[in-house]
Amino acid sequence: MQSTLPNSTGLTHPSSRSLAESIPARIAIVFAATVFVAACAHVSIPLPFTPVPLTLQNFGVLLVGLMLGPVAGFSAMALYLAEGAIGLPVFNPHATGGLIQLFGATGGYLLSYPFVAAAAGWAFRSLPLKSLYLRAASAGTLATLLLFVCGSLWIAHVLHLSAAGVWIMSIAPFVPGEIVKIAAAAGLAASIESWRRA
Ligand SMILES: O=C(O)CCCC[C@@H]1SC[C@@H]2NC(=O)N[C@@H]21
Repeated sequence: MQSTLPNSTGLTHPSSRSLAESIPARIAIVFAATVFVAACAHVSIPLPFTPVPLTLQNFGVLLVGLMLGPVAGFSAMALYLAEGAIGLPVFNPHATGGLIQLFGATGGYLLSYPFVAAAAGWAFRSLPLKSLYLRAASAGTLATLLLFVCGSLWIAHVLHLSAAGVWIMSIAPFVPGEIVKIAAAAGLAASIESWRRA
């Protein structure tokens, strides 16, 4: 289906579009997105019964995907993982950082981020819903389902968890927060998009 949003950065006006589509501007936007997600990752609360923290990190991933679109969103999150892999302090600060964190118990969540951002951006531009907010919220929900499938399958494999263990350690504690994060990311993305169109 044809995209109903104008381009990969979502900008509508021709002058702002050409500015935002210059190569240096695209690189700056992608880099800024990694800084934003790193800042969100530092808002993390460790939980005593699971290695998976409560965090705003995935709110950042959703917003980046919704705002930048699938290509730039994927690129930004791939760069973010590369920054974390070389040891930059961009992941949640309560874990080891670097490759050990990237491929540790929470690696399924982290490694899914490029795909989660791409899914959010693609769905926001493609779902056949008139309301921008509903489209963004549905896109955020689909992307978050992908995030939890990847995160849960990974942790189940790494820690040899039963289905009940997976539910308790990697899904149930996070559901209420995810509803709030999706609603907030969708509200922001839809508001900014309608402001751009005005
Ligand atoms: O910092 C890490 O190593 C990854 C953290 C992943 C946290 C996941 S993302 C989805 C769910 N919601 C949360 O608040 N925490 C988990």
